[in-house]
Amino acid sequence: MAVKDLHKTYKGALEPSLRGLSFSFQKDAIVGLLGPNGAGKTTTISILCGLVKADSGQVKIFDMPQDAAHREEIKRLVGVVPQQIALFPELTAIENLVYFGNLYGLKGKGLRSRIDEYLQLFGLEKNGNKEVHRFSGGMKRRTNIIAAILHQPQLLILDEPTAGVDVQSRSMILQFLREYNKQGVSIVYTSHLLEEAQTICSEVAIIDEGRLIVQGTPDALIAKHSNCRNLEDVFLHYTGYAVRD
Ligand SMILES: Nc1ncnc2c1ncn2[C@@H]1O[C@H](COP(=O)(O)OP(=O)(O)OP(=O)(O)O)[C@@H](O)[C@H]1O
Repeated sequence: MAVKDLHKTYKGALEPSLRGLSFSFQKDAIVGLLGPNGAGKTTTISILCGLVKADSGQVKIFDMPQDAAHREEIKRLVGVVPQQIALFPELTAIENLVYFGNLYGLKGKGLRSRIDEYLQLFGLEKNGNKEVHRFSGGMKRRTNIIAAILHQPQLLILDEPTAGVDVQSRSMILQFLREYNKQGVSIVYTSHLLEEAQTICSEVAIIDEGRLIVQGTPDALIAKHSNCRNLEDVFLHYTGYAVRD
């Protein structure tokens, strides 16, 4: 996956959100897209997913440009877990997942058995027939992830998948991401939890004010600075201590 010289200014905004952002990652990586509030992480992810159009620049996913000729292939290969829970609260978990499976052309017994398998994997097997509005934050987050992987993507993009969930759900989600990556699925995710990113990511990109600041493996970035003991130190080294709007 590669982005090159991405620029984006939202309609009516005074400042650009992306100012020439470029980075590229190897297939099979677990990539952490890190940055302070307002750095441009969600904008970048939204462009990668095709939800937001960049003003200029290029995006390549599995070496394919994001054009009309490759749209369907990219949709098949990519799964997206948005920051906001994107489920129908009045529907049960199974009804939600059938709906999302249908969007990817999955149907019938095959879809139901895949839903059952994932409900089991995510510890939700007893709650499949419960309406989602009765779920805890962690249960909603786990269901949201299942909705994004039913079609078995090769690249999974997640925007703060572990934000606002308890330690148990977080641990389960991280364990799942590790295992899923071992099966050959590339993962790109955003987080403000740098300790978590340090343990799970094979590579990180720190962005700020819409530009790439630095990219590398957590170990290499830490080793590069004698005053940095961990990824949080590296992050503060590059982005400073000033609070952001
Ligand atoms: N729809 C929008 N319209 C106008 N400005 C926007 C819009 N979405 C984001 N922005 C602005 O673009 C900049 C980057 O926002 P973005 O959400 O991409 O950052 P982020 O790194 O994901 O931040 P956070 O960590 O707070 O989620 C911010 O200044 C934000 O206010």
